[in-house]
Amino acid sequence: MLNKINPIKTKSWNSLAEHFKDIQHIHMKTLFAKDPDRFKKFSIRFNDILVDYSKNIITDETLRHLIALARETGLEDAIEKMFSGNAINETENRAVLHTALRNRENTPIYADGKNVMPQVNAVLKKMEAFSRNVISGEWKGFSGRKITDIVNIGIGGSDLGPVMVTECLRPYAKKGLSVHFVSNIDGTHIVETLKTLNPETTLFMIASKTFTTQETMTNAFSAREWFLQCAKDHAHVARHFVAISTNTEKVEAFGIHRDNMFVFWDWVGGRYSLWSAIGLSIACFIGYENFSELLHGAFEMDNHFRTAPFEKNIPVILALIGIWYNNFFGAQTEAILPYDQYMHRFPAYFQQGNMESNGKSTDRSGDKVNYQTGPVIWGEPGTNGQHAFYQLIHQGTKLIPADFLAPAISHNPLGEHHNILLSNFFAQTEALLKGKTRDEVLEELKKECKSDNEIQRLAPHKVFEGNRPTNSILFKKLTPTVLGSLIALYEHKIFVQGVIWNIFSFDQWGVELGKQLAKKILPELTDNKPIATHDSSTNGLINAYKEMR
Ligand SMILES: O=P(O)(O)OC[C@H]1O[C@H](O)[C@@H](O)[C@@H](O)[C@@H]1O
Repeated sequence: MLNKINPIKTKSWNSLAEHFKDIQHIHMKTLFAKDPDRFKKFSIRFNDILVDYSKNIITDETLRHLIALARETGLEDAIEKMFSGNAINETENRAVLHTALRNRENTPIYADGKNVMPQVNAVLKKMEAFSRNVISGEWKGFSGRKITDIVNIGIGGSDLGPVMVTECLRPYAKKGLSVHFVSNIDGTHIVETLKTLNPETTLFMIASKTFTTQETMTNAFSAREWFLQCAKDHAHVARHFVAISTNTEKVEAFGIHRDNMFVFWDWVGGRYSLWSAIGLSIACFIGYENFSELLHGAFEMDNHFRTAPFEKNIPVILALIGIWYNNFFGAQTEAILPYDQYMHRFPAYFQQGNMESNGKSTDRSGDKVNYQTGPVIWGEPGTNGQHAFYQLIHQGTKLIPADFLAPAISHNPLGEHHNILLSNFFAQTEALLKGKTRDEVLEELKKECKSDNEIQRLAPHKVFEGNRPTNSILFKKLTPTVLGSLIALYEHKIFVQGVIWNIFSFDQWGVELGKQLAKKILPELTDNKPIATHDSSTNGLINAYKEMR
């Protein structure tokens, strides 16, 4: 069990509130001018990753208070409890052991008194053999042809991880095999995906922890129908459908044989499951060796998180800085801005990772919180974002702390492209830090030979306050290992924040109500009779829908 400390009642929260009064009007430029060692002091190197957090509105004192807050709210204890299989997901009475899935040292880890590692290893072995057979062509479709296309059908945590990782690691793709992802219940998603595919060479992976999710099951049935229109014989389903789930009964009821089922366990949260059998599409796409490297990268970050002192602990530091802006500066959102086209789904992945984990307003004692919890997460790859929403980050009225991520080496070194990309990466955080003063603007306008009137009129619009916080995460190359470490870094950041905010980060009751109501509404849509059972807006909309269709 985790403790139930209200963070705002701690001594360190008080100290932070006092300290905030002093620091809120200090410009980061002053902090940099005062301390030539600021970058050295506020950056951490971890393997091939450099995390620079010096461009934040923080001082040594800020970090001291924040680290004290982590200690006072029992972070050390919580970390140990998570890694050692304590049932810290208390509302579902489950351990939280995604770290066991990548425990490459294979030390025993116990959940409910049972070492989970033998089952973890057995599933990994099965994934290894299966992915090898699919890639080599040994696994054949019903007509004897090699599989050319994998369609992963899943949603939320059973979709976003594999989508994000397969996109990030496209340079490692094995020849002759494509992956596709169908998640949306909108028929368009599956219809458009299947349009170009051949049932004889297509393998479906039905990925669902519960195997009851409406979207996934509906898509799975439609996929089976599409397949059988060509294959005719039900016996052929076995060569073209595998399941990834914790629910053996439901998988068998769907008609997938146990042999074609890859299991995982209730101690793996959906949004933390790409390391489990849910990663099967990843293993088939990039090969098991690369999948194993991904696990290794995460394992190394796990060790860092578990053992590094808080002062030099990357997930802890980034989490604390996030809390500083969220709870003291009143920032509502955080942007994740990867300067790497392959990472284009990385922000979307952590939208679920973060917002489903920490979008809670009830604390661990069951009381309503009286402070802010999880931020809104959003982002797009640079430089596209620069030409879309950066205007607001630079000159808007909102404070938007942003993480900038970039590789030093591109998988596609093409002319000057990468230097141009990285010049933008460096320039943006510099601009957000420095801004542009009125004097600098006046100087510039004078050089442009503008009239005095014109200069006075334009100057206020061209001033940038700067002092906008950023973290820069520069890594050598987007390899499976580096990606594994980066994902684990953000996972642990979310965990640290949840611990400090005194909330349960591993349940997701908030997604239930909409599902329940949709189930009630569905039968009401089958005929054309007007409905009067809801509020007037919902009735009005349903009735208009019935009229329009
Ligand atoms: O894997 P499943 O069981 O199909 O769930 C898919 C998704 O459903 C809900 O939206 C939530 O519970 C998510 O956390 C989960 O990832």
